[in-house]
Formats: sequence, C-alpha cells, structure tokens
Amino acid sequence: MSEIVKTSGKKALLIDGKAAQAEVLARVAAEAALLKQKPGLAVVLVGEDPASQVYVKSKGKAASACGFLSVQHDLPVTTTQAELIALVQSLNVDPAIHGILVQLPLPKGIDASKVLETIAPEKDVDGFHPVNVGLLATGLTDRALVPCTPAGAMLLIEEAAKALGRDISGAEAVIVGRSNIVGKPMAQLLLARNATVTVAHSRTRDLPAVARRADILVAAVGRPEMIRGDWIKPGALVIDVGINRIPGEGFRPDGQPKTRLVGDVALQEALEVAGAITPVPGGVGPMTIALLMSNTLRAAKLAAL
Ligand SMILES: NC(=O)C1=CN([C@@H]2O[C@H](COP(=O)(O)OP(=O)(O)OC[C@H]3O[C@@H](n4cnc5c(N)ncnc54)[C@H](OP(=O)(O)O)[C@@H]3O)[C@@H](O)[C@H]2O)C=CC1
Ligand SMILES: Nc1nc(=O)c2c([nH]1)NC[C@@H]1CN(c3ccc(C(=O)N[C@@H](CCC(=O)O)C(=O)O)cc3)C=[N+]21
Repeated sequence: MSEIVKTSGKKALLIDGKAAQAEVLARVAAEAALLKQKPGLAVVLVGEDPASQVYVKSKGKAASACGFLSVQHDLPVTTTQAELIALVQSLNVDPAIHGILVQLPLPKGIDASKVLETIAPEKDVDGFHPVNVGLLATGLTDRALVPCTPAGAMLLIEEAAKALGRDISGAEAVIVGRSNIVGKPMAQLLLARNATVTVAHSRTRDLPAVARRADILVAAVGRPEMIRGDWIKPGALVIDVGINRIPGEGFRPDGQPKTRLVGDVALQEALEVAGAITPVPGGVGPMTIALLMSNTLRAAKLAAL
C-alpha cells in the first residue's frame, strides 16, 4: 500500500486518497466476483441538489466498476416522507438489494432520522441506523456497518501512521466537528484504536490551542480553510474531511463563475508544518465512495450466510 503516501516537495507527506480508493475497489471487485449473487446497491436521491447528483453519479460508477448491481431511484423534491419510507420498505425486502443509501440532505419537511431508522440495519451501508451506531459505540465492529467517511479516513490514518513510523495507540487525536455522520463515529474509531480522543466543536474555547495538541488532527467542520498552519503541531498527521465549494477565478464556458473545491484546512500552509496531510480534492472524498462499496460487499456476504 506504499504508493498511497507520497512526497509533496514540502515538509508534509501527501496521502493520496485516489490511489487508496483504487486499491480498495480492486479488492472489493475481486471478492465480489467470487460470490454466487452479485452485491446490489440502491441509491435514493430526492430532489435536484447538484452536489448530491455528482456524488450519486460517482457512487453508481464505482458500483459498476466493482461488478455490483447498481440501482438509482430519483424522486422529485415534492416527495412526501411517507412515499420515501414506502420506497425504503420495498428495498428492505428486495432480495437483489444488499445496501440502501438515502442521499443526505433531504428536502425540508422530511425527517431524515425517521427515514434512516426505516432502513433495515443489515442493509444500512451508510452505518447511520441507531443499531449500527450502537454496535460501533459498544465495540462490536465485527457486526456493525461503520459510516463510510470516518472508516475511509481511518484507513488513510493507518497508512500515514505506518509511513511516518508512528503509533495510533496512545496518540493525541483531536477531531473538530461532532456530527453523527463524521465527527462522532470518527471519535469511536480512534478510541477503538487506543488514541486519546478530544472532540471539539463550535463551543470549544481556544480551538487553535486545542488543535495544536493533536498528533492526529481530523477536520470535519464545513468551514473553508478554517484550520491554519499555526493551528497544527509540527509533524502532525492531518486528515481534512471538509468539502467546500468556493468562488474560483474566471468563468466557465456557459458563463457561470468558476468554483473550486477546498477543505477545512488551509492546505498550502499545512504542507509546511504537518507530517502528512490528505488533500482536498483527492483525499477522504474518494475513500468515502470506496468504503461504501466495501460495506455493500460486506452486507451481501452477511446476507449469504
Ligand atoms: N469527504 C467526504 O466524503 C465527506 C465530507 N463531508 C464534509 O465534511 C464537513 C463536515 O460535515 P458534517 O460533519 O456533515 O457537518 P455538520 O455541519 O453536520 O457538522 C459540523 C461540525 O463542525 C462544528 N463547527 C462548525 N463551525 C465551527 C467553528 N467555527 N468552530 C468549531 N467547530 C465548528 C459544528 O459544531 P456544533 O455541533 O457545535 O454546531 C459541528 O459539530 C463538511 O465540509 C462536509 O461537506 C461530509 C461528509 C462526507
Ligand atoms: N447518505 C449519505 N451518505 C454519504 O456518504 C453522503 C451523503 N449522504 N451526503 C453528502 C456527503 C458527502 N459525500 C461525499 C462523497 C464523495 C466525495 C468525493 O468523492 N469528493 C471528491 C471530489 C468530488 C467533486 O469534484 O465534487 C474528492 O474529494 O476528491 C465527497 C463527498 C458523501 N456524503
């Protein structure tokens, strides 16, 4: 797995999420080919959010590349909660489908937690169902489906720790962000690996000082380039989960202003200080897709038992 960690020409090593994604997808495809029934993934998209459409498309592409059955359900923005729940229930009992993903965010008026709780826990490839949340929190990870983004981030942390010759066990880990989909499960995974975990958030006092304690710093805030170079302990391993679209320079051929993707970490500053860092784009994002395929494969294998 050594091609994943690369030199950057600056102090920090760059962790290549695309290369890591390719390795995971190759392993998933090889294992899927051995199954009697191909794994089936259903992705449900409600409304027309352009960012969601991009993600859903790359999920479908990866599923096909792994030899999965890939089904997409596009529902209008006017869909009611009852209609969405009815679709989920029909997917729960569909023997061709092993994984169900309802793309977030959902339109106003739909209670996301009600919908997510309807997904059969054994088909919950996002790992958002309370049963899977509970299994992860109690350390029963052999049975849990673990959320894709933190699980993918954890694989990148392991690769980088190996390359830097560091132990995760005993390390000071600081996670900025406490959402149910990233921050909290990330904390559980690092705790399970015996890191000393701090979870920071919008009420944290003196966030730069808290961040500077971290041997492993995970940014999952949703604030473009909020984490500056001087918030980073020299040599730290920095995982940037943030995906923020900000105005770029110039215009696209259709006359719309260009946008560019940045993380929650100021990458150029961080490259001068950190020991290793995941870039945005090309870091955690591609791993989220890879772990979704890995979870779908797992769900299919468990269903075949
Ligand atoms: N790479 C990938 O595959 C994925 C990327 N993302 C990206 O990761 C980022 C986080 O996503 P998500 O967890 O869903 O976001 P949420 O908005 O649900 O959570 C953001 C967290 O950051 C905290 N926060 C917000 N502002 C500040 C601040 N100024 N100082 C300190 N903490 C702050 C919030 O604190 P509080 O709880 O106090 O409000 C909250 O806990 C986003 O950029 C998102 O696009 C998300 C999912 C997948
Ligand atoms: N039920 C559900 N599950 C999710 O896992 C989920 C979701 N809803 N809603 C939205 C977030 C966000 N998310 C990303 C996935 C891939 C990239 C990704 O591949 N990013 C590329 C860039 C893509 C681009 O150019 O826009 C990269 O970082 O290199 C990013 C973000 C999954 N999410």
